[in-house]
Amino acid sequence: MNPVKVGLLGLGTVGGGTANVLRRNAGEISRRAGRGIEISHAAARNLDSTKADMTGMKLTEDAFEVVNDPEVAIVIELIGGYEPARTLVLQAIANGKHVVTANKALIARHGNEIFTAAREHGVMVAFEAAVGGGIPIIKALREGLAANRIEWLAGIINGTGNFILTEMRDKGRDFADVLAEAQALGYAEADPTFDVEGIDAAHKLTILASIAFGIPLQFDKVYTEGITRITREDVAYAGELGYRIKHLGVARATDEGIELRVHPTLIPERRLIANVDGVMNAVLVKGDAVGPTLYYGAGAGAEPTASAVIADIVDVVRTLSSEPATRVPHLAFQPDALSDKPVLPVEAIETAYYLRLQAADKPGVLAEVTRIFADAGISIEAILQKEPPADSPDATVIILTQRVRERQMNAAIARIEALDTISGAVTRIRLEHLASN
Ligand SMILES: NC(=O)c1ccc[n+]([C@@H]2O[C@H](COP(=O)([O-])OP(=O)(O)OC[C@H]3O[C@@H](n4cnc5c(N)ncnc54)[C@H](O)[C@@H]3O)[C@@H](O)[C@H]2O)c1
Ligand SMILES: N[C@@H](CCO)C(=O)O
Ligand code: NA
Repeated sequence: MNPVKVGLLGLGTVGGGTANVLRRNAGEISRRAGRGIEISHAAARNLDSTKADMTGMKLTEDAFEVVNDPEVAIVIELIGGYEPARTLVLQAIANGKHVVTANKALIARHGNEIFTAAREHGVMVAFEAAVGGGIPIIKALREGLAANRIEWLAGIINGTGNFILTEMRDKGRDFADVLAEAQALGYAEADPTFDVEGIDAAHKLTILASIAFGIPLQFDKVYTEGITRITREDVAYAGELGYRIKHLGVARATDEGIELRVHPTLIPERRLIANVDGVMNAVLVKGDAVGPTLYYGAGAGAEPTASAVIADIVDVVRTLSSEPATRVPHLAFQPDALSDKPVLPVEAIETAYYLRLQAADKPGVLAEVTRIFADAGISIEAILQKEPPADSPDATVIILTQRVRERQMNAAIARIEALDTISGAVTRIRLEHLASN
């Protein structure tokens, strides 16, 4: 049989990695797919500066030429961003082509529209590389866990952010320095604020939550907090108490709705996921039947991401002749069976907390603070008090609480901040035990 002709949009980190791995492992890949796979047409800006091996490809700087090429059966979108990626993908679908993309921003924001168009035209849109890089997390969640009611999932799903937090903790390096290195390694988004402000993780969480709970993609409802305000002090205090600070995406189904949140989080250091370092990602998924499962691997980088892109190409090639209605649905659940369970506002989430406050070094101050918690029905798990340094009248007090509604915690913090004996704002970092129940 003739090889399947593939059109590649973007020859950067992931596009270059995809071209290289497809060429290097052509034999193994075609033995799996049942056919050869050939990148026949590729588009990129500034072709002269592209480092990928482009031998045998027709090249253009106009991505629409690839999308409109009648020979191309599958379009691989590796440009990134919302536009022109959205228009290109919709045009490819309208032309009857299948699409593989690594673009989580595109799927999180425009996936509902894209999947509807794909169904109308009987084509597949595959996006394994969009979440967790090379980890086959979409496949695992969508197919491997199909028997389960998913209770919650929690993931380290941004490689750049995890690389920064790890280097800051282990080597005491500066934030800006480590970010520059992550950019040089090709991990970071075109706009790196997407990585450090949690937007990239929120895109990925949106996708995971839809597949886990069978809800429409709702990126604008994700509560999102980045890592830019994490201090070395908090990392050290968390360590003294037996915790690591990780940037987590958390999705949890409760009786009232779905929690969708991205924020720095203390995790007990004995948990496997607390020890996922550098550019590695991990997603912990709790199903009611299977219990907790953990998926781990490189979350970014040229070849790990290419691994997922090519797995999607192989999947598409294998099902080219299948009936569209018998394929695995894009978001795991049949499109007419999605749930309208609401995404909860952040005030309604429930979590434990790490709090750091600056308290006057006088008798009775801690009693005032603990009284406020008692009044609010908030249980304290641990207290750590640090003597004031020579140049400060204030002692640092760290408090770990048990789980409580965010709304109740906001009210308690407001009362604490109003005390004369407390200076400045209370620092709050959420804490998850991620125990198996
Ligand atoms: N880098 C990673 O580790 C990684 C991992 C997972 C997913 N992703 C996603 O993969 C996608 C690509 O990321 P990347 O890191 O390879 O980006 P990159 O910046 O390295 O490459 C982008 C490529 O797209 C080309 N391009 C940009 N605009 C274009 C246009 N209008 N027409 C034609 N070509 C155009 C550029 O010339 C370049 O070749 C993004 O959606 C990103 O979020 C990246
Ligand atoms: N910028 C992303 C790329 C992988 O999606 C990250 O650092 O995780
Ligand atoms: Na993946």
